[in-house]
Amino acid sequence: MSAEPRIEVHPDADTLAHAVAGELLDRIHQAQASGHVPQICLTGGTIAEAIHRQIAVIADASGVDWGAVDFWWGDERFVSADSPDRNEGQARAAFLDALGVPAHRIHAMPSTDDVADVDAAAAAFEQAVREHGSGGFDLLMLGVGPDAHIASLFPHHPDAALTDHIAVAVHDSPKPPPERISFTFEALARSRSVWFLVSGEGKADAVAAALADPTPSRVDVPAAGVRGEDETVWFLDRDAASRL
Ligand SMILES: O=C1O[C@H](COP(=O)(O)O)[C@@H](O)[C@H](O)[C@H]1O
Repeated sequence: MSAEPRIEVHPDADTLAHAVAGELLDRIHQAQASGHVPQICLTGGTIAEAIHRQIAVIADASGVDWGAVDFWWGDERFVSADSPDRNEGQARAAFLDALGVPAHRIHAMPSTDDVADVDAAAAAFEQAVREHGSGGFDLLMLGVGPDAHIASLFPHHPDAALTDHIAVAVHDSPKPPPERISFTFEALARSRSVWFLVSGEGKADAVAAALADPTPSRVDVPAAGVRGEDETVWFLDRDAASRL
């Protein structure tokens, strides 16, 4: 079962970031109140960074227990741990470190400091997910590229086609850096809520393609290839929604 997309349009990127950050903290708080440790999958990218900064601003008033939420990423760039390209580093700098999220709650994908090559890194990460218990994500957030890629699953890229795996090593990524690790389509689809986060006119064609009827193939338009089990929401600013 997968939920039909719902579209929420905000006037601009700042308003979008504010709304998504508030809604995310509400969801985490609600899950914790019901005795559950929420599994939250973060994304990299420009609007994600704005959301992460906003989380730090409103965190104190949220009632969230930052020791009782697990954080993951949909993809990671296979570079050194201190590279500014790391999605993990971006989220740490924006909110995770300042809020004191304990190390055992941060499930970063390996860096080149941890594992020699990207294939071994993806395999090691997949094993780590299995050991944690892969019950899926409560909430998966996905940025979308101008080419409609999500995580590191790019249109017509052979590595995006991998099935029967949780994680895939991506070689020759069309967007630098060239080596990446990504959750597969199958693993991303094991999410109760999926939120797409998109801002800017440069993404308007990708948004329109992903939401076209009939739904395009995920090979052509990866952003059309994932829906939540309970909820699929496209959080857009007006520019990103301009070709719907
Ligand atoms: O490379 C990536 O790109 C996308 C979108 O990034 P943006 O800068 O165009 O907003 C991101 O969602 C993904 O996690 C990341 O690795």
